[in-house]
Amino acid sequence: MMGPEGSYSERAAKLWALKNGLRDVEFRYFADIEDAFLAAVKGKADISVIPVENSIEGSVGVTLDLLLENGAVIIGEIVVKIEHCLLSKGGPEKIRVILSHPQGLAQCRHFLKKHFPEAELRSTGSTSHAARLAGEFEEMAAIASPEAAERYGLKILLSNVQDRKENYTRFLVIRSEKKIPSDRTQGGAGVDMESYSDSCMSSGHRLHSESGAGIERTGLSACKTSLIVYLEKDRPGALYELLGAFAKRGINLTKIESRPSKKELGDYYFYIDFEGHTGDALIKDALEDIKSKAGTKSKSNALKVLGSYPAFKNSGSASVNTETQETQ
Ligand SMILES: O=C(O)C(=O)Cc1ccccc1
Repeated sequence: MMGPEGSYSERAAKLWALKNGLRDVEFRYFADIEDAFLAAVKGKADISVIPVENSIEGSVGVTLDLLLENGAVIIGEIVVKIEHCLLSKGGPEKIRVILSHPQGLAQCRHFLKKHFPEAELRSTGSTSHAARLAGEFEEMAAIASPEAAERYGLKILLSNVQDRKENYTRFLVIRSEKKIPSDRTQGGAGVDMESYSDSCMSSGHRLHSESGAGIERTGLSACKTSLIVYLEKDRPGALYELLGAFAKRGINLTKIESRPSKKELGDYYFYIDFEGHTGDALIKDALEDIKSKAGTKSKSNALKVLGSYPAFKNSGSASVNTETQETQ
């Protein structure tokens, strides 16, 4: 996950481990999203937990690019409620520089403009890194979590400073698409994430009930699948046909988003999340249909299925914070 200690990614990773009954997990911290993502791809970690979208600021572009460019499989997702605080060593009158992850600064844009119009805003690799730095210099403040305040001995000057009270970030749990022994699995101590990602099948198709490798889960689990598709540029009705492949089979989309292909202006990849599992006959059929509609320009990337995984369920209240999740 992104580090150092006290990041929202750390909270997400710990909650996900807890919810999935993973015991004896060793947590490793990386400087930013890219390093944390590549840790799983390159076998420095069994799995990585990476922010992908936020309810105020939208998608995390670097994560979408990394999903396209690397051999990663999505095996899970978790949604975390984000309550940013303004943290500093000294009082508010001393603040000249405010630090945070770009997502943190963007989620508090109006607050910062209104209350600190003169402050210099500086981005860091994570909110926790911002807090660690703010612990060293009195003229610096950080937008970060209450855990980060505690960890780096900072005062919470203000709580809930994001522009909207309701603020949620969705994190993806990924592993390498290759079966590579990670630092941890060498010697047999690791977690078998290969079989974990295959364990989710949508309701009505397969009842999963499994234990082993530290994972124990029973019952019907609603699944989601994520994919990236590239369509030929400027073909009338191409996107309409793609969406039709889902609509005519009654498959519910949970997200659709375009991302520049970076080849030329107006050329896009489409990222789509939908309900169902690649093992379902209906989904298999839809994917065959989509494959026949996808672009030919860059064959290897015409259709990339990123994985099927249990859809996040917030048991009970809409609020997902550490307190409620830790008792689940
Ligand atoms: O920097 C962090 O703490 C992260 O985990 C990324 C992030 C930043 C701001 C809101 C949610 C996640």
